[in-house]
Amino acid sequence: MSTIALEKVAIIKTLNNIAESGLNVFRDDHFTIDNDHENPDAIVVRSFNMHTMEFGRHLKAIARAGVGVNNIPVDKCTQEGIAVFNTPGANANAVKELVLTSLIASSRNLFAGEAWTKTLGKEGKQIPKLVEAGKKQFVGKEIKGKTLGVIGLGAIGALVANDALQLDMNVIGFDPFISVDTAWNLSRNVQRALTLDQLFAKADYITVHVPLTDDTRGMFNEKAFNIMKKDVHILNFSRGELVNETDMKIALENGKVGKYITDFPNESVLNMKNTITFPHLGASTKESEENCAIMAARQVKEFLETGNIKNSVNFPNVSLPYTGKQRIAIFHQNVPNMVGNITTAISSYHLNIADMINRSRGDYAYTLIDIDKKVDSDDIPNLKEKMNEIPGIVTARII
Ligand SMILES: NC(=O)c1ccc[n+]([C@@H]2O[C@H](COP(=O)([O-])OP(=O)(O)OC[C@H]3O[C@@H](n4cnc5c(N)ncnc54)[C@H](O)[C@@H]3O)[C@@H](O)[C@H]2O)c1
Ligand SMILES: O=C(O)[C@H](O)COP(=O)(O)O
Repeated sequence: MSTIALEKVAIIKTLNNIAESGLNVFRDDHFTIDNDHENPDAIVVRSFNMHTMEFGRHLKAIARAGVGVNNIPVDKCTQEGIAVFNTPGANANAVKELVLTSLIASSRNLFAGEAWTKTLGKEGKQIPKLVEAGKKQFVGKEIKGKTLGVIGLGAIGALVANDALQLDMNVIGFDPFISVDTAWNLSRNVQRALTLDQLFAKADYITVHVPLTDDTRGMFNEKAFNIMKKDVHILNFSRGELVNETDMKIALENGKVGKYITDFPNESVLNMKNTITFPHLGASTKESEENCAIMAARQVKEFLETGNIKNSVNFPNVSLPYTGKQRIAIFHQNVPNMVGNITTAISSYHLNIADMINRSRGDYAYTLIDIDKKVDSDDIPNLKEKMNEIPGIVTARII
């Protein structure tokens, strides 16, 4: 971690409850946490919907203490030169534990059984007799020997797949974009589905762990339900919009889907039969909230202090050891001659470049340039202005 001084105290704003251990990362002379500030340098957020928010002109970074960034207008951030971070894997164990709990509990009708038992409270000495007579309503199914389909084998999906094997399930996974790291962690006993339809056709239980994107929205629809086995259980701890709710309602009514277990209730879902709903509890453990908050805060701190980038969803990852002298961090379009134009501007101030790194991501690129001495403080505003005048530069910071 860096220990350098920022030019001025950076303002951090939070839009959701962020674990104290994460906020503590900012408790030094370089940062102030101010949740009422209109012009923060960085925002730390969980699920708050930022799509209609106006961003202040000082905003440089948004850190999602969690994984899904569908609540953040990432394209707009990129165009405005705002780095968006998330915390891959930091809440994966919490979600995995809830998925496996729900898989077993719903298969054994535990939630319905528990709710029914509570209705017997006034039956006095009759309760044991009523329990024995009533339990036949809640006969369940064992998961042993059944097939679990896991869609998305990232941080959560891979953990679920591996542990389901330990519960004696057959596991089939589908992920056309699986990362090398995850592939290494995945048990070789997870069968590979080459298409989503193969998985749909084979699974007795399906759990989905993909981000919400234009490609995944509504992936559970009439066509998919038609391929699935009758009485399939579907677990959705990813995002509600992955499911076409009109089609799900019909599939639940005609018994094609036996149960729909979801972390994303809304009016429509709460009025469907055979649903089990939770109030978005997947990442809500002390451990996960701390992991996410600390990781998000450290990434933002590092970015503001040194310009280095780790786990951004829109900027390239870049790391250059900070020398403690002067650094210029530039986010720009990924077009020819940008680096040439930038270095020409720097040399017009008779500054010598000690080190530099340039990385691109799609239409944009990020360049860090280290100067071999401190830039004269009178020159800094002019140098910054000169940088920002170069066509194609989105933002330039002198750190
Ligand atoms: N309920 C909760 O509280 C909670 C908590 C954490 C994450 N989530 C949700 O779960 C999602 C997954 O989280 P994660 O940590 O595993 O993310 P991750 O990025 O580690 O994994 C996502 C995986 O999905 C795969 N994928 C992308 N598009 C796909 C497609 N069309 N078909 C199949 N696979 C596809 C990717 O290749 C990747 O391996 C998040 O995006 C978020 O929406 C919910
Ligand atoms: O994408 C995520 O990380 C989860 O949905 C968790 O969301 P939360 O931080 O609002 O609990």
